[in-house]
Amino acid sequence: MLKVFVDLMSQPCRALIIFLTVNKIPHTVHTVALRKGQNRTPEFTKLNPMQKVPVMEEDGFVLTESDAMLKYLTAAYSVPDHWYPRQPQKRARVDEYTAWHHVNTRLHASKVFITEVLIPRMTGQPVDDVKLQHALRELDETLDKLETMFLKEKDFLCGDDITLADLLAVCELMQPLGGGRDVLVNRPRLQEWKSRVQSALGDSFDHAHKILYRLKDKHISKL
Ligand SMILES: N[C@@H](CCC(=O)N[C@@H](CS)C(=O)NCC(=O)O)C(=O)O
Repeated sequence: MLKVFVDLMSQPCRALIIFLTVNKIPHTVHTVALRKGQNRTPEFTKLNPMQKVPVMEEDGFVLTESDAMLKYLTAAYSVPDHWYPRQPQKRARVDEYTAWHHVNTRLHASKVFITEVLIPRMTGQPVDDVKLQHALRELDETLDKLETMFLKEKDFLCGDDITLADLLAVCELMQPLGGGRDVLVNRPRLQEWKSRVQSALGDSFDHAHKILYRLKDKHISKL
């Protein structure tokens, strides 16, 4: 049986859980609470010396990168081709995005969340506005590129149907919502894209984001 080790506050963990749910792939969920340091226990460190989630394990085969896990699952299980098309050029488009994703969408949306939510919570200090404005500018450049280089006039980032690229991207762009910030507020084309992604994912989307919605409500009630 496939086992996944996740914390749903983590963007790539949500992408993995949504993918498994939508594609009805049997799995067991093992929660690793990052806020309690459960990723630094000796047992977990043995599984993933990088002490990060998600981790996937199947019959002794361990994988530690969400991108690799999602691609593995499309090969190991029978899932619709649109997620990671076999046609070489279509597949290369998804690979093009996923290679770019980690140092652009993920890096910049995470920085906004870390600056606005995590650091103030951990240190008790107010938000550093200079750092936040800088992070928002960097994210804005990434959103420009998402629109002009990937989405263009299409329905999804890599074509006419949802792929792993859309799934990874949407989970990252949701993260700043934990601090009450909708990063797509002035981006109608990306908002429409997000709605299409959300309807393609069905209930699994809101289900995986429940913990983030709770954090957002807590954040807003403190203002
Ligand atoms: N590139 C990895 C990123 C994994 C990652 O950075 N996970 C974060 C949560 S989103 C984590 O476990 N952080 C714990 C830590 O660094 O202590 C992936 O996509 O799977």
